[in-house]
Amino acid sequence: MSQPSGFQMPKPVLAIEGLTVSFDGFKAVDDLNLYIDRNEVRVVIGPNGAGKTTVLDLICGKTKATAGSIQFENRELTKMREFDIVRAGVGRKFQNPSIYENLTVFENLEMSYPKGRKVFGALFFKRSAEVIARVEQIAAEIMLTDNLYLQADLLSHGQKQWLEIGMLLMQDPALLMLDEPVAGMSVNERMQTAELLKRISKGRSVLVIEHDMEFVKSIAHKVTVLHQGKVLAEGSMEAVQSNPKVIEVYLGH
Ligand SMILES: Nc1ncnc2c1ncn2[C@@H]1O[C@H](COP(=O)(O)OP(=O)(O)OP(=O)(O)O)[C@@H](O)[C@H]1O
Repeated sequence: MSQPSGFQMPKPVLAIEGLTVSFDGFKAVDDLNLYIDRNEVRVVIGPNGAGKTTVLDLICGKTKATAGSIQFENRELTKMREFDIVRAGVGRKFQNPSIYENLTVFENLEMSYPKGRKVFGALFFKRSAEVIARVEQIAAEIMLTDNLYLQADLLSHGQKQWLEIGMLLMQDPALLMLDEPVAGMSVNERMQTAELLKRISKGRSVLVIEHDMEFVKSIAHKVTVLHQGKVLAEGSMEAVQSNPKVIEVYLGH
């Protein structure tokens, strides 16, 4: 059915088209198309070596594409440097948290505020009401309000992961990418992380790589299955789980 005149589909926040990267002739990502909307939690799954991490590396500029385009809010990321991609609003969390263990939760968050204190700028830094309010707001979001003045090395593994998510949130990214965010977490922490990701997807896009199917089920609006650098299947968790091709290459193992 055609749309009424004047109706426009909302543009995806992230539009990846024909994305390809070759490492010595081996295509780790091969003519990939991927579209992610605002308010969406998308999970990318697939067997080891499918190209999942490489896709995140391409989006954040760590790896340069051989061909194709990555449009993020109308900007072409394949032509930008890593630092500028962060400034454009793309945040990425790696598997191991990179927090300052000897600083408090408050200081870690404060450090990540775009206009906040920098490691070597402490001497001239005046804590503004704006920074404090933002730190408190993010601490509540990541469930660390009661731990604000605790040194970060005393947090549990799960809390350290949340702190790093909070540090990314301080910069208010429009796209947040997370690589296996619940690895090593307790069941309880996994459930809380699922709620956290649902909360933070409001107003932004969240792209997650994950192997834990129970967790995927609890967060994904849509699942993309990668295999040999290409999209093997895409859709709801139910559709993907019952897809014979997906069972053959991934879920059946
Ligand atoms: N810099 C690189 N140089 C050469 N080959 C690479 C490079 N980065 C990735 N690859 C290869 O590309 C393929 C895809 O790797 P990638 O890490 O993206 O897979 P993945 O789906 O994230 O796997 P896993 O689930 O094991 O993390 C693998 O065969 C990997 O060896």
